[in-house]
Amino acid sequence: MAKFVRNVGLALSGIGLAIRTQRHMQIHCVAAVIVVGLGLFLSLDAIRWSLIVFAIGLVVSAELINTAIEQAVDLASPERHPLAKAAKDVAAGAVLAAALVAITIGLLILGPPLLALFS
Ligand SMILES: Nc1ncnc2c1ncn2[C@@H]1O[C@H](COP(=O)(O)OP(=O)(O)OP(=O)(O)O)[C@@H](O)[C@H]1O
Repeated sequence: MAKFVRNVGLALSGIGLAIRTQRHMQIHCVAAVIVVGLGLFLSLDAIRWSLIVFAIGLVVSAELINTAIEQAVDLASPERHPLAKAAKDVAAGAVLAAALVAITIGLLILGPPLLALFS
């Protein structure tokens, strides 16, 4: 049990490190706060909240994995190397794919009620 608590603490400190040091992670967090605020404002139902939470988790997880890959690549290959480039570019592609899914979910869920509100 003590080991589990310690591992959760280490994982949380990893998330904190990524938030403190990665500009893209900070942008994702600001976007998540805005989306959650809009969701509260619009009183979304449980199914829509589930999709929003899934989208936020997907993007944050992808960014965390991308950050881990970037750090590992910088450690393993400080010099330029085609495989280092491939690893970083593919990892960045995962974040882009996750972000596109999240934007689509956000537009589908928040778009219609916001349009109705302001039209
Ligand atoms: N060791 C390397 N060898 C070859 N290409 C690299 C290497 N490091 C980075 N690159 C290329 O430069 C791009 C930017 O890498 P960088 O490490 O600056 O990450 P980043 O996308 O700017 O992320 P961050 O802003 O979080 O540091 C990579 O996507 C890759 O194409």
